[in-house]
Amino acid sequence: MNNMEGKEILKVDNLSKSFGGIKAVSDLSFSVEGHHIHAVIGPNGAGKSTLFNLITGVISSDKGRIKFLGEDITSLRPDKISEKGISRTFQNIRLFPDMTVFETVLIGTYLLTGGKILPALFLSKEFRRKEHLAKEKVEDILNFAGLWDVRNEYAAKLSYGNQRRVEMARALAMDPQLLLLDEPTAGMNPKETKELMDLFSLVNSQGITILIIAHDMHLVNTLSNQVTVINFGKKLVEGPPAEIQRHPEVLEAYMGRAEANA
Ligand SMILES: Nc1ncnc2c1ncn2[C@@H]1O[C@H](COP(=O)(O)OP(=O)(O)OP(=O)(O)O)[C@@H](O)[C@H]1O
Repeated sequence: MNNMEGKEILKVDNLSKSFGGIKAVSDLSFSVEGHHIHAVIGPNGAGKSTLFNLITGVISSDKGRIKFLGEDITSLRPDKISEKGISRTFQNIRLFPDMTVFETVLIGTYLLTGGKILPALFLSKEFRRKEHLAKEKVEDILNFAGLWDVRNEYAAKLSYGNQRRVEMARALAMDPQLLLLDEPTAGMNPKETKELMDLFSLVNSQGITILIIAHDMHLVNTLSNQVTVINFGKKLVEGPPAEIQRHPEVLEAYMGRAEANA
């Protein structure tokens, strides 16, 4: 358990990113508090995934700063950012077709084993020790994520809900302090959604801060401490879920004019 409770873990300052003439993220600023589940919501095309790509270093910003644990990570490479303690899952599940669940999660631990292939050739004592630790860690994570029984199955052949678990387990294997989840329950049935929500709570109870993009307002209301609403790449409003829901601009932009007028 880390000691980030009540402290600012992530700070996004005046972040901007355009694609051609489209301002995907525009002068966006917000902070995420440690141990929180912080939701980012907004209509399709609002800039949510672009924001995640900027935070994880997949794309570089045009302007602005991102600080993680007080350190400027704005221009770091994605692997350096994950080493610092930020892991993510993707909107579209990305799993290797020929890997078992165990192997997929083991990949996530490459940081623990130093990420080097070469020592494996020499099978040094140190490498074997790290590999043993990594495998033990994977076993713990698989149990934690409810994936132990399917550990030897091909990850990409599992049910949609279990594939999401594998993605999350792989992200957890990288020892994140901040976990970014991009629409993790999209396309799930109510049972899978509920089970995943329970898993998010469990992960969060271990002291891991979660930044989550979600469309499901039940999930947002049930899980999140804080919500940032974005539209056209800009912050529209921010606050606890009960507060933002009453905001007329949110009703208008996010839930549609009909509900705003209801
Ligand atoms: N690589 C890209 N090249 C060009 N335009 C892009 C690119 N990535 C995103 N955009 C555009 O930037 C805007 C924001 O897209 P983004 O995917 O971040 O929105 P979003 O809020 O995640 O949407 P959704 O809820 O549909 O996933 C959109 O207009 C999108 O078309």
